[in-house]
Amino acid sequence: MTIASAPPILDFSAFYGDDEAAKEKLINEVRECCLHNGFFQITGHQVPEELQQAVLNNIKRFFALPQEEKDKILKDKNTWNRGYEKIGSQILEVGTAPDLKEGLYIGEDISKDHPYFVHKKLNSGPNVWLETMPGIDEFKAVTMAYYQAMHALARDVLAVIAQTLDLDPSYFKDFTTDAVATLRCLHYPPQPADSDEKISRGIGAHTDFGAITLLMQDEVDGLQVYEKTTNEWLDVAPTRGAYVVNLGNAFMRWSNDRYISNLHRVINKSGKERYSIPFFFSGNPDYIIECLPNCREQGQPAKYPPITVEEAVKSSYQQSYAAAEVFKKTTAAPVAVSSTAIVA
Ligand SMILES: O=C(O)CCC(=O)C(=O)O
Ligand SMILES: [Fe+2]
Repeated sequence: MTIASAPPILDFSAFYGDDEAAKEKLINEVRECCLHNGFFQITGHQVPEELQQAVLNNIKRFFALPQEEKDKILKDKNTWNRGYEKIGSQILEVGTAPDLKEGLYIGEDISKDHPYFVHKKLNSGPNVWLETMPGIDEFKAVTMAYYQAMHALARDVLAVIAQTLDLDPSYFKDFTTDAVATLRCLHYPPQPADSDEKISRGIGAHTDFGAITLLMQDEVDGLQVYEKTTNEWLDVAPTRGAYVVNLGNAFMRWSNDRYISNLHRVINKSGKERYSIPFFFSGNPDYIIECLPNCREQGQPAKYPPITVEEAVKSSYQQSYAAAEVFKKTTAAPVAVSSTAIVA
């Protein structure tokens, strides 16, 4: 595995088998990636390819609807991160134009009498569906089946990450119980051929906020990961069926900055429509994260005080929001900014 290369593709099937040497190899590879830039890719997981394709087909149908239909479920009509976000709603990189992407946010369907909703826990509330969309029942069934499959995969990936720190595979059990997570379905139209590459972004350079992200890309490239050793942006070419896995800011803090939450961005220069579906796993909002075992030398203090998952993720939101505010005050944005909600 060379260092300055796009995230390696690891065969995750070893996790489900009983070949101890293969398991050990997987754990070692994942550890190396977590230490380097917190990015790797996996094949050999247990998410059925038919389910992956079904969810992609369904979100393509959604994004193909007329703008005024999609606008009926705008995300800024609620405070719990559900619904549709128009093109140009986010700026994730200071000094760039608003992101050329539209999104649909789906999560656990939390009723209004659930304690998470009553206590306004992180991103918790009912899903917002476009009930008039043709085939909406299939759309709901497929996206929610996929959402649950992503929770299961997140738990499995965390079991491997636990072992990279010489912890029991079940170490993250309480953290993953009653966890909050968001499925963000994304569509990036092709960037205009004459767009200024210095400021035009599908999604500006950012790090993710939660614990881990599991990203499925369709067939069109555009995702790039920053490589600090060579100061380059490396393309992450889509591999059919694979997941790009990356650690978020909350995990980096939890690991005392031993494991990395790394910059990445999307620029869609392919001339084609690009679709991707990241799943952001935050964890149980009340779980307290404090320096994980084996993440500091003996006698070395923890860099950060204990904090809940909810506080950790919200502090990333606030920093990102502040960055977007600075941009809007100092630049005449070429695309109207309709929402200031920042979610990554
Ligand atoms: O679309 C992609 O490939 C990346 C999306 C991403 O980084 C994000 O939504 O945080
Ligand atoms: Fe991201």
